[in-house]
Amino acid sequence: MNKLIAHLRHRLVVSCQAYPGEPMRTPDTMRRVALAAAKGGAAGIRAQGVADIAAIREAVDLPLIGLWKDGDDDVFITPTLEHALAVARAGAHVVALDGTARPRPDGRTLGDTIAAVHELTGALVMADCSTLGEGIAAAAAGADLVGTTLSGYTAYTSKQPGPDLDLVSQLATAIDVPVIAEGRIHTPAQAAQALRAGAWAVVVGTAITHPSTITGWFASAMADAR
Ligand SMILES: CC(=O)N[C@H](C=O)[C@@H](O)[C@H](O)[C@H](O)COP(=O)(O)O
Repeated sequence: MNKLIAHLRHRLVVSCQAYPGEPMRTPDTMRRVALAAAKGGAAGIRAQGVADIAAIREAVDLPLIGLWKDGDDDVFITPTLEHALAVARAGAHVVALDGTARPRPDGRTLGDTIAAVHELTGALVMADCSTLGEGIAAAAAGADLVGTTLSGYTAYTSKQPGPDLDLVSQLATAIDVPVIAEGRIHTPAQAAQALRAGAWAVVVGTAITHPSTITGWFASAMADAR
């Protein structure tokens, strides 16, 4: 088995992302957030955008899953091969990309894209999926990791308040490729449940690295109690 994948087994990956227009959206801030996550015991980092990826790769000695969110179309996570190559060149060990069956802006298939990333960069590929069928197809297309990242974020899946642990367990039973639980994991107990559901590793973003959202959780709970 690949050493990086073995390293991530049953461990926590922290997603360090800020969104357009937000106060923390600078590569130096995300670098510092990633360093803080590493100090807390993260086994890997997930980061968005070539500048953040490059800054984090230089500062943090952990496996780095990179992506590039671009566009308002359905397929926005590392939508084309060009995006994927840029993410790998910026220093990501793993390129996370849209793993659905929806048409990609460059007209390539998922399988072609994965093969080209492997051939041209040597990086691993994480396919961000939203359904069991997509995960099975992504594994067959050569993905090294399959994530539940997009469950609740495609037009044909519904967004539960918590993580989609049913999808984690269905995928873990159906495919040999390691399954990464990602999306709306907001508590340590949910992260542990994801492992029990069969996840190889767990990605947590918002609940660790997005202070505006976390502040909102507290503020609205207090508003309800007033
Ligand atoms: C759907 C989509 O665009 N997900 C993105 C993928 O990188 C990020 O916005 C999420 O923060 C990440 O998946 C981690 O999830 P959560 O922040 O819920 O722990």
